[in-house]
Amino acid sequence: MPVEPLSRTEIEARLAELPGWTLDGDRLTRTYRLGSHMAAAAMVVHVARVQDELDHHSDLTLGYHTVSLSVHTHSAGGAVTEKDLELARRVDDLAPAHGAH
Ligand SMILES: C[C@H](O)[C@H](O)[C@H]1CNC2=NC(N)=NC(=O)C2=N1
Repeated sequence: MPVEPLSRTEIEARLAELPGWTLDGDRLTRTYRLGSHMAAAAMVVHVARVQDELDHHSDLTLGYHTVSLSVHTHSAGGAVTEKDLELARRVDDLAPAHGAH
């Protein structure tokens, strides 16, 4: 399925539904904070599973009580697409179960 780059205006409008996510250059980014290192590591594994399910893989970083994502679409020349917004929404959906905010 070809994915088209979204305009900056479209991305900013859609980000209203994804509080905490920001457009940083041509990537969607968010850092979640968690209560412990192992809670953060478990969330990384969960996100990795969703990335495989969607066949869409962001940069995913385990920090000190943090999980950070940086999302764009390689096959659209590195632009932000619908697939990035879908991944962001799926990660937001699973975050509360990990105590992430
Ligand atoms: C063959 C496979 O569908 C592609 O390589 C997928 C995998 N995951 C991907 N992830 C991201 N972020 N961008 C892509 O263009 C992409 N392409």
